[in-house]
Amino acid sequence: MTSLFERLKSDAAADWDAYVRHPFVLGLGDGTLSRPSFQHYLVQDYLFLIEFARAYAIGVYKAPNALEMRKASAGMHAILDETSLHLKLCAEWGLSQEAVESTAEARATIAYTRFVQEAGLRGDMLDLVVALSPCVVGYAEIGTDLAAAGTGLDGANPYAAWIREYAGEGYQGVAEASLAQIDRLAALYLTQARYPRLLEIFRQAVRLEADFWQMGLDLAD
Ligand SMILES: Cc1ncc(C[n+]2csc(CCO)c2C)c(N)n1
Repeated sequence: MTSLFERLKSDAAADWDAYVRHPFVLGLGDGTLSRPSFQHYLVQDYLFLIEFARAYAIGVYKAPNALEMRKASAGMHAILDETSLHLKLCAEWGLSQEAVESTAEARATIAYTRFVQEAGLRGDMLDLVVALSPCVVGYAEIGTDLAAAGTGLDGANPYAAWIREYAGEGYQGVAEASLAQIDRLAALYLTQARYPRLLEIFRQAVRLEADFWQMGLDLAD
């Protein structure tokens, strides 16, 4: 049987492609993305991750059993740990933790994170993990694609470390665990009647991911 994620991705194929093949992503892949765009993205991504960790905390609350509660809690901690990578890079550019934390959230950051949190607050844990999935699984797909593309891991590409991080075994394992989590929750909660609403949550989250790349490209606030 096709997994719920594969079904959602195939039913939102045009939006998914616009996200994973966004000009920002192509610029990471061939190294042509401007440094200010990447820096603007990374500072906003730090703010994004803090709110994303909060979305996992909603998952801890909404978990239907102790296994899912532990997994959501581990996810929250993993995201908080991921932020130290961002802070390290920002520090190399002369931006302190205080400077990053006092940066205002861009509208694209607010829109995406609050959308995901609200999907979890309003619904159950299946709604929440569907809203989270474009982020977690999409970055694994992007990492793999860019690493395979030739210029991605080239020593001359300034973004090779970023690509290596998401193409690496560690992160690929995180994405696989997330697919398994969606399938466990689908087994508990999915009905045919719920599918259209889940697809709508998924599609909007994918579009908000693409907007997040665009915010980086445009240096939008
Ligand atoms: C806009 C945006 N979307 C997705 C990710 C990737 N990401 C977010 S949480 C998470 C799980 C880590 O445990 C991963 C990989 C990001 N950093 N920024």
